[in-house]
Amino acid sequence: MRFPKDFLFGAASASYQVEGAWNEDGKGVSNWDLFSKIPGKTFEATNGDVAVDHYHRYKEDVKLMAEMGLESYRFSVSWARIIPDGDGEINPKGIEFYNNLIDECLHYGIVPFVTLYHWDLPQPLEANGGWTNKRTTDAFVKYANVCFKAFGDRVKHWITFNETVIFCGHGYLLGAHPPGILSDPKKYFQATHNVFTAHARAVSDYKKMKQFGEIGITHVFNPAFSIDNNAENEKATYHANQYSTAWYYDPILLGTYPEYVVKQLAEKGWTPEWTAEELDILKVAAPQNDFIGLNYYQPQRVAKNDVQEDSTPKSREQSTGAPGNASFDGVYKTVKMADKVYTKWGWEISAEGFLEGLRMLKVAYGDVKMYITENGIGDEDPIIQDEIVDIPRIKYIEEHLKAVKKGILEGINLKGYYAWSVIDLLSWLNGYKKQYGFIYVDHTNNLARKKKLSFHWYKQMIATRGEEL
Ligand SMILES: C[C@@]1(C(=O)O)OC[C@H]2O[C@@H](O)[C@H](O)[C@@H](O)[C@H]2O1
Repeated sequence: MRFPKDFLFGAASASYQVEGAWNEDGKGVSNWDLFSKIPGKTFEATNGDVAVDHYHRYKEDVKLMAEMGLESYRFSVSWARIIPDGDGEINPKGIEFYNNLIDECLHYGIVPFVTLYHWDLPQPLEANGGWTNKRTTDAFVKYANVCFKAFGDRVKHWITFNETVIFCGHGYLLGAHPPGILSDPKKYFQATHNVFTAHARAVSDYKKMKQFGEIGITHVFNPAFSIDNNAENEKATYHANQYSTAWYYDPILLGTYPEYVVKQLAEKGWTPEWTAEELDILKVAAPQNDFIGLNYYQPQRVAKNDVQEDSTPKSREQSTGAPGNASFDGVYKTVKMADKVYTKWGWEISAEGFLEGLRMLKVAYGDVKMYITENGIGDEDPIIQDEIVDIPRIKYIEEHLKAVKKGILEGINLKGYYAWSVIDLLSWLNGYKKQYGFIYVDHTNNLARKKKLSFHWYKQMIATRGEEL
């Protein structure tokens, strides 16, 4: 079977991780421009000042995407390029850059799929409480409207936020992302609520504009499975799915928060400051969402956390997504299992877990349209006789696309797949060592681009619409 003709084969990037030009053409300072320069926060003190210079080389990069036959390019807009101080004047040079990038994609018939927020917040807003401050919510809605008006004649696919659980969790619980706060659940839950209301207001504003595109949000998708059928571990797994999936997907798709979590937040004094008007906005916007974006890399294998150890990470490494940590509330822990397969960075490889999780989402949220907005393997790609022979990436994507195909055959409403990432780029906490791209970037040779083995494989796969999978 070939993938349906309206299924989009794409690949993704994010502004801070690819663009560079951190202080050019009127761009404001973002939280990551500062945070990445705090000693110890990033791998080998890497940062996005230059990244892979997509800002200056986007024409070359989009040409390579076209050569690959890429049908859609998911990229994010740097808020601080559009409104340098976050909620003040518009920067025309910022508008110009993204107009050029969008036009370059359309020149080759590549569908632009635009993320408004992929973690880089204008620093003045971060300095003023970031996502715990409702001023940021208002500022985001203004910024989103600026983008809809500037690009909405050509951009018909919008994602408001990328992985809220990561920038809020790492920002307010693990201290591994800006603003670097450790173990503050009250702030963490407040920040997530302010993001969800920002999303809901932007969705409603977008619909009122009648630009007749589609809008949604992208969440991490890492379904929790118990390590065995022990009742305590099953209970811990339910808890994990409530806090890492239901808390994120319910307010967006159902318009209400999961009762299980709301009750516990009240008991612990972590309930966000929310108003009836805000809760109503979530309800009104829920049916207006056109899709949900899923970033899947791995499931989580869960057991009851038997030791009330301090779950705050001692180092950066403990915030890079590998199993083996206790949850922030100490209730459960993720476990590495002997019979599973892991990447060099300790992430489980499980296409089975992916399909099992998709089935769970269909049961919980019905026929909602889904895009896989990120999926890929972070690896140190072998170079053999000057060729980048990234066979593990081919194998990983092949297995996961097979799972997507099976999901479609079972009636799961999957409409696109975006590999992470189109090109090797900066990994927030892993520098340039952890490669994800189809295109290699040579940091020893002026960031020269080179097609990997997977570039040719993905090209062939798209051309045949996955018939051989
Ligand atoms: C932590 C890490 C990684 O570097 O491995 O996970 C996979 C991927 O997720 C994306 O949302 C991030 O923007 C991107 O940088 C990657 O980040």
